[in-house]
Amino acid sequence: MSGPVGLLVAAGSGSRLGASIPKAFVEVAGRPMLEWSLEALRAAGIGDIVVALPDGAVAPAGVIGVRGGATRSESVGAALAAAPGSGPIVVHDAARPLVPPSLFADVLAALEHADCAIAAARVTDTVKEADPDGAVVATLDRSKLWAVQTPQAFRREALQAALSVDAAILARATDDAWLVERAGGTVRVVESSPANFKITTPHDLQVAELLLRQRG
Ligand SMILES: Nc1ccn([C@@H]2O[C@H](COP(=O)(O)OP(=O)(O)OP(=O)(O)O)[C@@H](O)[C@H]2O)c(=O)n1
Ligand SMILES: C[C@](O)(CO)[C@H](O)COP(=O)(O)O
Repeated sequence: MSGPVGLLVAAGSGSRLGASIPKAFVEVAGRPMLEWSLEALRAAGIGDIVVALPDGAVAPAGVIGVRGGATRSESVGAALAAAPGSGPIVVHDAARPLVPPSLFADVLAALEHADCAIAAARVTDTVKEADPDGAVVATLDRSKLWAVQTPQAFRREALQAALSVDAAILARATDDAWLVERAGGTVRVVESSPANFKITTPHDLQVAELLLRQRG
C-alpha cells in the first residue's frame, strides 16, 4: 500500500483575522503560518504533500501546489484530485501551526477502525444552546462533547465519495468529517489538546506568536 498523502488547506482569505494578505501567508514568530504547518507535516514523515493555495500564490518548494476553491471543502477536493498514489489522506489546516507532529500518526493509526479519524479536544466550558433572542433552550452534556480540530485522516475512497456532492452541501460543511458522516461512513475522535488551536482572530494570532517564539 502507498504511504499517506497530506493535504494542507491554505486558500482561505482570513476575513476574521482581518490582515491585508491571505491568512496562510501572515507571519507568526518570523515565518508564514503555512511554513509552520508544513514543517509539522514533514516532521511527521509525510513526504507527499499537496497545498491548496489562494489565487496567484506560489507553492513552497517540494510540495504540489493547486488553486483552492471558494469553500474549505472545495479546496480539499482540489487538493485531493492532485494527490499522488493510493494511500490514506490526512487533511490539515494551514491555520493550525501549533500542531504536534505526533498527532498525524495518531489519526492515521485510528483509521484501522474507521473511515475517518479526527483530532479533537474535550470541551471544558459549559455549553448551552440559545434561540436567536439569546434565551437558553438547553444545556448540553459536555461529557459527550468534543471540539474538533485538524488533522483529520481518511480512507481515500471514503473522502472521495464524501466530497462527491453538490457545491451547496460542500458550502455547509465546516469540516470534511461531517461529509463522511452524512455519507454513512464511520468517524472516530482521537484525543488532542486545546493547544492545537486554529488561528482565526487577532487574539489567536497573538497567542500563537508567544507560543511559537517560546518554541524557538
Ligand atoms: N476557500 C477556502 C477557505 C478556507 N481554507 C483553509 O481552511 C482552513 C480553515 O479555514 P479558516 O480558518 O476559516 O480560514 P479562512 O476561511 O481563511 O478564515 P475566515 O473564515 O475568517 O475568512 C484555513 O487553513 C484556510 O486557509 C481553504 O483552503 N479554502
Ligand atoms: C476544520 C476545522 O478546523 C475543525 O475545527 C474548522 O471547522 C474549520 O472551520 P472554519 O470556519 O473554516 O474556520
